Amino acid sequence: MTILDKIVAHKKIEVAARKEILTVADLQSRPLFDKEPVSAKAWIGSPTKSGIIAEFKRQSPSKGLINGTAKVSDVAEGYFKAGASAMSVLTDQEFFGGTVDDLLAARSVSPVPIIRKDFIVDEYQIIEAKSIGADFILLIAACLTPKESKQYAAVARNLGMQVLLEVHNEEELNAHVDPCMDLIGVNNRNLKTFEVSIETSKALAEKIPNEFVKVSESGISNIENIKELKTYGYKGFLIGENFMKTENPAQAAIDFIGQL
Ligand SMILES: O=P(O)(O)OC[C@@H](O)[C@@H](O)c1c[nH]c2ccccc12
Repeated sequence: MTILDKIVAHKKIEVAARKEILTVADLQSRPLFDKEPVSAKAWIGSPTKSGIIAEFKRQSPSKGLINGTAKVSDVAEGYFKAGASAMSVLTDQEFFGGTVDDLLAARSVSPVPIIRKDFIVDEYQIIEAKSIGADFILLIAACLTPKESKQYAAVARNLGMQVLLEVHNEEELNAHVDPCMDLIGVNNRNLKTFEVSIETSKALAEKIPNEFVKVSESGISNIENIKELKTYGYKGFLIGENFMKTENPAQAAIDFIGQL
């Protein structure tokens, strides 16, 4: 059993329990459910913006504890002021130490498009994402069937949210890509082995159809990475650890984006 299998198995149990506590109707009656989502595609694809998707991540299965003290609202405000094009908030508690309240806290201080970063295995989580003010969602090809990815993308689109499809190889890309998706993210980290290589993004770039905004995810730690990835057509750059491992993630983002 890979870590990804474990996460997905745990997630299904967790979602079943959440549904018992909070019905879909409860989610739909939350005030943020009616908020008009901001276009991630527009913010991340804009030539006048940084393209940086700055992530709030306390811990991860591959790195253990990354930052146990940073306050999400301070970081979210700082990422916005730093000029991030979007923010990613991990909402998985068991493996990443995040919560839906983290996303709510980020939402209350930041106008940038926010992605709910979680392992979506049920439509309920998409409605929940809308109810906490997320603008776009992550669908991970490695933990879904192509049918599920397409179905979930349609659910998100019907709610006005955009979709970032995460792939790690050409097979996943070809099987899962769908017109209801908006951005394609290439994860440089293999979620099964945790190996990280920017080469993954370079190799897959030309396979991604041009109507999608291309995003490179994970293991980005310097400006040279970004400059190089831009030459391959990448517009979005998802950065977590490089900011979160510092004592002041917001300042790290300001320093980094300032050099672009
Ligand atoms: O911390 P990094 O190496 O900058 O990576 C960020 C982001 O890409 C990573 O957190 C991530 C990419 N896809 C995911 C799926 C689930 C959880 C986390 C992720």
